[in-house]
Amino acid sequence: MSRVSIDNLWMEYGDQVVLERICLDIPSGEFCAMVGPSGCGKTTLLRLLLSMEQPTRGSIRIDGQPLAAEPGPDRGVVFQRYSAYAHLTVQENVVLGLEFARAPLFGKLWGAKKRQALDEVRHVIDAVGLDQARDKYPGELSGGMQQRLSIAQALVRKPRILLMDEPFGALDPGTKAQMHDLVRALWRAERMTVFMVTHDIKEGFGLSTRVLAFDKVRHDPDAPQAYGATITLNLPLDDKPERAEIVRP
Ligand SMILES: Nc1ncnc2c1ncn2[C@@H]1O[C@H](COP(=O)(O)OP(=O)(O)OP(=O)(O)O)[C@@H](O)[C@H]1O
Repeated sequence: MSRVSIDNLWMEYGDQVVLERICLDIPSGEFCAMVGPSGCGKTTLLRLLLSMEQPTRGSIRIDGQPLAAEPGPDRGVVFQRYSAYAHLTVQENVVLGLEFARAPLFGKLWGAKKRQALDEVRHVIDAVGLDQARDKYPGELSGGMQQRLSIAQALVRKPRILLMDEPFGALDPGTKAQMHDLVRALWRAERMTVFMVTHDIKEGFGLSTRVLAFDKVRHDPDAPQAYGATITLNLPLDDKPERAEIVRP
């Protein structure tokens, strides 16, 4: 279970209000697409959900519990830019995620624990379709394969919540379509709650169960930083569009 509840969240950097009055209640297992103009704070909200930053005001809860202050294995992340070590193979890169989680002091597992980790890693590498490439280095992979590796790195720790920041933005249309199928299948199999930032509206509507649109509803021409973006549309795609919650200025 991983219900995400956000209560009156604000995020400010100095005198710049980036996000204001964010209220959300996302049932466990939803796939949320986050859309909105550049700079309106979508990545900032992902960083808050990861505990990479703390909100200025308001709270985030998962299943009723306040979010842990530090990033944890319950939340995985996939960025647009790949985050693999160039000198490690696909398998070694994925193992590393488990080693850091399970042996935080030395970052290394041995014996039975290492064998168990390798089993889990093999399973994830197969699931993302990189079984033929497990001994290759990131530099030897295509863009789509590198993105599969990023997804494997996030999934190996079995996150309850998967956060993705424009994960397919750099991929060609064919590879993108393949990655959409893969992510939908993994989401269904793992029953994660997913938040995905995208600039591609078609992708957002095609993949998700809910679209969240961000924008500013208040403007001060003399002080453009005074107001932040909020959620202007919270649209569950199973429901009819006219039932969407629309915030007006
Ligand atoms: N660490 C930081 N310190 C100061 N300002 C920041 C910081 N991080 C983000 N910002 C500002 O917050 C605003 C929102 O940035 P954010 O990256 O969340 O937007 P975004 O909606 O994800 O944009 P894009 O769609 O272009 O990726 C921007 O004005 C940015 O400059």
